[in-house]
Amino acid sequence: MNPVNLRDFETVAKDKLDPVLYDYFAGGAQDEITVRANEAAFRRLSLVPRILRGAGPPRLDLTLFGQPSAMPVLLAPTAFHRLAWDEGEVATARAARDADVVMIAAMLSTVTVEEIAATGAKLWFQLYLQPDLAFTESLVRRAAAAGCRALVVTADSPALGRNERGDRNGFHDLPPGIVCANMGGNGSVRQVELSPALSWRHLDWLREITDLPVLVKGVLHPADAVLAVEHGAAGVIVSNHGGRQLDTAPAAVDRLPLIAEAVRGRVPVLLDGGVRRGTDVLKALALGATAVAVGRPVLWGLAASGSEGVARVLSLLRTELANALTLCGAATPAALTRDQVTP
Ligand SMILES: Cc1cc2nc3c(=O)[nH]c(=O)nc-3n(C[C@H](O)[C@H](O)[C@H](O)COP(=O)(O)O)c2cc1C
Ligand SMILES: CCCCCCC(=O)C(=O)O
Repeated sequence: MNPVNLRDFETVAKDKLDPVLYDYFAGGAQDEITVRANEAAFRRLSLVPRILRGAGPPRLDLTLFGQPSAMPVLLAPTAFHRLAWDEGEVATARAARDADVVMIAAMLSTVTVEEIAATGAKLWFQLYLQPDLAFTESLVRRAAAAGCRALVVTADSPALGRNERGDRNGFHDLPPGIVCANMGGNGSVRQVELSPALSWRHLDWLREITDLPVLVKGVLHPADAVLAVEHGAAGVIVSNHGGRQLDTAPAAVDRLPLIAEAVRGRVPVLLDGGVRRGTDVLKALALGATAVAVGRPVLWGLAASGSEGVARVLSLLRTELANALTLCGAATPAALTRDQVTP
């Protein structure tokens, strides 16, 4: 099949991947209600075009924390890329570099952050704050030294969501030869600690030990968005972890207007979860997001054909986004208005 959209890439990837690994990537928590809700919520929203505005050709570029990006789309942090393609995150990063977009490198990458950075891609670094703060600090220093320009603290994971596909498949560990390359020791996933003891105090600590902008990922409640800003977050990412943590959590895009309103423009609001079309990107931008991030589609591109597949996923999304923007009568995402999205 010649994939012509992001959903086609899932079909291609599903054919290629070991079904256990496909389940790991595609799956979510428990009944996967939130996984489905993320995409369904975008489908329920309509875009209202404006006409005869003489908008001219679309411009998608923006600057985020001093980093120019060709479009308001980032690669969401996803773990374990070597499960999809032997070169792992290095292949993903090459495509991000060539598309001139930011890749949020996952702490649980299967090649080191230094190897990812050596591709020349624009990187941010995602952190699961480890209760061993000395270790966390060493990771932050490594990410900064490698050239990561922001930190993304995943705050929706005080424990791991209950993934029943993984339980059914008995998939609870990485296969031999694939490791959490940043973790030191034997690189086993079992040494990663998700801790319910983490609190805003840890965010304060993180801000003291680094000058990098810190974004909080996994915000669904407006009060938490306000707390994040009060604790010095440079941005918030509205996200339910692609439906992999708390099942029945609301769709990310449904929470976006509330959160954008609470943040009141003080910091950028990003969103991930269910973005599969250029029109989805536009809807999120019109509802107050500065940019969106995509998770699974990047993995499908990677599994389909490595760097080339990820490049194609990003290019399709860019083409769709430019087309949708023009059809909405806007030259830039900023020219879209809130009333152009309706339930
Ligand atoms: C296979 C997989 C692994 C993920 N690993 C991480 C991770 O290590 N850290 C993290 O913050 N989020 C992780 N996520 C969540 C993504 O960052 C993102 O929130 C989610 O994939 C967005 O939804 P989408 O897949 O519908 O685009 C992962 C998601 C998937 C599908
Ligand atoms: C105990 C470590 C689990 C990491 C899971 C990575 C992730 O965020 C995801 O699969 O989702």
